[in-house]
Amino acid sequence: MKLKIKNPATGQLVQEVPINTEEEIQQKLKRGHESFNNWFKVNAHYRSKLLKKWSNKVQGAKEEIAKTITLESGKPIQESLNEVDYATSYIDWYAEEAKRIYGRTIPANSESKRVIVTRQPVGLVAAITPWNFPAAMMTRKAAPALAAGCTFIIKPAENTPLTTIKLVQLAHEAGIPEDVVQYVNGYGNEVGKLFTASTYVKKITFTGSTTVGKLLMKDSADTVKHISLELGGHAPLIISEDADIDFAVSQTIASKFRNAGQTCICVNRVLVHENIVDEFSEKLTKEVVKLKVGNGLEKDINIGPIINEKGFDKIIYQINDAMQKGAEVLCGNNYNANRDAGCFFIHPTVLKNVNENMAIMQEETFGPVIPLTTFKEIEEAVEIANSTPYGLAAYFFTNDYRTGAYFHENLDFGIVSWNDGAPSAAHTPFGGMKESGLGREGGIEGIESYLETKYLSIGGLKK
Ligand SMILES: NC(=O)c1ccc[n+]([C@@H]2O[C@H](COP(=O)([O-])OP(=O)(O)OC[C@H]3O[C@@H](n4cnc5c(N)ncnc54)[C@H](O)[C@@H]3O)[C@@H](O)[C@H]2O)c1
Ligand SMILES: O=CCCC(=O)O
Repeated sequence: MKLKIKNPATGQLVQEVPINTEEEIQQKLKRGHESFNNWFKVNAHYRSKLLKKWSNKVQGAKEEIAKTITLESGKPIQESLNEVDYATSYIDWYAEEAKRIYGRTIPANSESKRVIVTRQPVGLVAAITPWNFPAAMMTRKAAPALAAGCTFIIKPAENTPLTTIKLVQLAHEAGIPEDVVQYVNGYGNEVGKLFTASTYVKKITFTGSTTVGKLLMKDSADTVKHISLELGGHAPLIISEDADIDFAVSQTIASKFRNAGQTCICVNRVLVHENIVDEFSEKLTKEVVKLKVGNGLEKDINIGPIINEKGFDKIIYQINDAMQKGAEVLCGNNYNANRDAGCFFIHPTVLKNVNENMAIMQEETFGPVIPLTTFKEIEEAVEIANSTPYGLAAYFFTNDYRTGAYFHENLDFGIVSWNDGAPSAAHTPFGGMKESGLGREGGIEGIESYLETKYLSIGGLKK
């Protein structure tokens, strides 16, 4: 059995990839578990060197990897090149953090005792990643795991395994042992069950939908695994009356149309102060109509295809639902779909007069649509922003420090971005509150969940 990897922009077959049998997966899990005892004893400076070598190899193959990302995920080639840099920034960051896994001493409550706290890697980590950032979601998990001394096995999304296969191959070429970093290919529900049931796996790390994240959490309970979840979002972007409108327009576009809106922290709803909504929507629409839609391998394309039919149908449903309930289309709402070939393009769409009864204000869109709604008071904006089960990213634009402080403190989101449409970076803690996830990836926090705390109590010492 094979996975057929198709280019979502053309429907053409890119490559076939064998699906691993259950037996093969169990063997790999066993090898990952057994190699842990050697890998975690390798000194941190050496692990760091291997990670740096891996990063250099990935950068050396940057063009090839970027092309693979575009071929399997559809994202415009410039975005894929950026993703390779973003992916290596996580390896570079954790190559440094490997050397900074510190313990501590605690003053004992007896003269004959000493108390020492050390950190140790959790063991074999199993990762499941999505199709929208096939390189960065892999390295954001693999790099801290390997830096901490864990061994690592990954199942990439069924439609984008090629990038992962290449990254793992480069890790081996860099000198990271074959059993220390491995991949398997197969269907999410089947491999997920093997990962969660395995007693070799000590931690599950997942990026994807909230539905699957909840399932993995339930299935991990029987063996009480560590778990990190980066799940769905429904990011609000709030524009205050005093904001710099031109800047807010450019940042809204930067956030919303990254990967054709198929990014978990993409703006999903824009809340504009009622006194500036006409000026903002006019300026926004003028810029949005300039964006070019097409095959990401072609020059100057800004918006690639929607990943699949399911994603496409959901976006179209949300646009139609909003229009039926009174939304006005300022631009877009046209699309090309070739269902036989499996190619789906949606032109960037701006909707005005959107309200909270519309599906687009409640459900994640994962597509190039901007719904605009208005508010009068900042308290009302916060109430609307916090009104979904999601809590991944929120954006606001204001030049008033009091308004900024209010938004920062009251928005229930793991990432709060003030006058900034692009907050993601390897040195920062990325992750969500509420049903958007558990744990953080990136920054000093990103290695924590790959480590156990061990406390040593030494007694009977000379007073
Ligand atoms: N928070 C983040 O960083 C982040 C990043 C990317 C995507 N996402 C979210 O993911 C969604 C879209 O991505 P998607 O369609 O790839 O999501 P998905 O959850 O269906 O798939 C993600 C991964 O999970 C696997 N999977 C599917 N069913 C599974 C199961 N029953 N058990 C175990 N694994 C399973 C898939 O094979 C894939 O590898 C959006 O909701 C988006 O917000 C979140
Ligand atoms: O969509 C998931 C990840 C996006 C990001 O890291 O900015």
